[in-house]
Amino acid sequence: MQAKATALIPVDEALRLLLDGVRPLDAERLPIAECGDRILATDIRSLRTQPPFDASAMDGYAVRSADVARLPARLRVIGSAPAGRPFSGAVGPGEAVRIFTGAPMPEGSDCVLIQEDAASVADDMIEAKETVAASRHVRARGLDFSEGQPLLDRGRRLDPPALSLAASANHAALDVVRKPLVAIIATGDELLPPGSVVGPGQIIASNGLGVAEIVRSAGARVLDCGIVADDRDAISATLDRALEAGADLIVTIGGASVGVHDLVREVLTARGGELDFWKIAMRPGKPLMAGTLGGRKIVGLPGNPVASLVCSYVFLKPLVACMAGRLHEADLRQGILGAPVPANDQRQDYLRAAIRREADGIVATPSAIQDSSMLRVMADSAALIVRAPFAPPADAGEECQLLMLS
Ligand SMILES: Nc1nc2c(c(=O)[nH]1)N[C@H]1C(S)=C(S)[C@@H](COP(=O)(O)OP(=O)(O)OC[C@H]3O[C@@H](n4cnc5c(N)ncnc54)[C@H](O)[C@@H]3O)O[C@H]1N2
Ligand code: MOO
Repeated sequence: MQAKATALIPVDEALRLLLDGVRPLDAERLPIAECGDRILATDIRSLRTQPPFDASAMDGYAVRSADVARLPARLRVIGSAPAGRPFSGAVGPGEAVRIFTGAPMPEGSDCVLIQEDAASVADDMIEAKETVAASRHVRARGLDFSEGQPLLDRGRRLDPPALSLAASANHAALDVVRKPLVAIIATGDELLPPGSVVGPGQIIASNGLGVAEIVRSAGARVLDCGIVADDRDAISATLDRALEAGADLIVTIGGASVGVHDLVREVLTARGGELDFWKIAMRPGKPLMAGTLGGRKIVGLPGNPVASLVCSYVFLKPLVACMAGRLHEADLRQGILGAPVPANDQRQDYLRAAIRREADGIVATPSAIQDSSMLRVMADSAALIVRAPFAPPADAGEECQLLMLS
């Protein structure tokens, strides 16, 4: 297949093409203890009623409200009801049962006299120091939820409260959206893993680590396919390895541009893959490509370190989030320029910027050098100033759009 178009594509258009038709992956059933932070694939209902009985909300005495409506009131203690061991008898007039938080209210009682308001006057006698109204300190059966009640909707992230609620409703396992497996392949003869002895012309492969973290933050599992030489057969074999491992998305890094060693696109198309787009009107990140191979999505990130990170924030994060069933909204905010910026050309610019929060807003100061190889500048930037194509020059103090990084 040939590229459908090689003209520079606007960022929004490329994002639309990339996300078109992408749906959350299929479901997998997992023990509830492994479901934290996963996305529910089905609606769930309660399998039980909570609390399953009228329960005491306090430590004290289960009594009849009529007996403690007027003071003084003396009551005979006829037994005890700790949580988990219900009192089997009934509370009659003038009687009380020692009760603890969470225990079922004994038959006949309708309120709890808290122990702070009871004085012991004999071995089995208490005196109420306060009156108590009916239902006081009693949690009615089903106060929280009832059996069969809808509890959580499909698409809900199993955050800590949702997870505890599902457990309380007696679900031992849940159907959750499968995590996309993202294979990451770094290409380049010059690359060595961190910690290597670096020879002439060689550098350390750094991009894959940052890209992996970005896709993980969007809900992916990562398959690190390591470093592959600028060699058609080696790239092709690694793509096979990723496909065989069941990758839902393959991400290549480097080799996306026009050089004779930039082979990813060539290998993809030679293998019958489909190239959906290549070359975006953005800086950094122009040579980004996307397509499909063997029914899986493939995204080719540009090799320049900042370009591969910016493209991951702008494109991979929403793509992976969509596959993982997660809501994704870019954290776009309005900021104030901390320094002037020149007129922009046809590429949407993502300027690395340090930010400072002031009374009138977030002040973003772009780095004086914006070279797409500079990771140190990127690491010092909490936001990217997004400059639309052909934006006119702007002065310090003017408004700007910020893409917050995290
Ligand atoms: N004649 C042209 N040359 C270039 C163009 C162009 O349009 N015409 N585009 C430039 C742009 S923009 C970018 S971005 C780069 C991207 O090119 P590639 O995707 O082919 O990347 P490489 O050439 O493989 O590498 C570029 C640069 O990045 C380093 N690199 C690559 N992978 C990694 C990695 N995993 N970790 C760290 N660093 C990596 C590599 O050593 C190079 O220094 O092309 C421009 N050229
Ligand atoms: O746009 Mo490249 O992506 O200059 O680094």
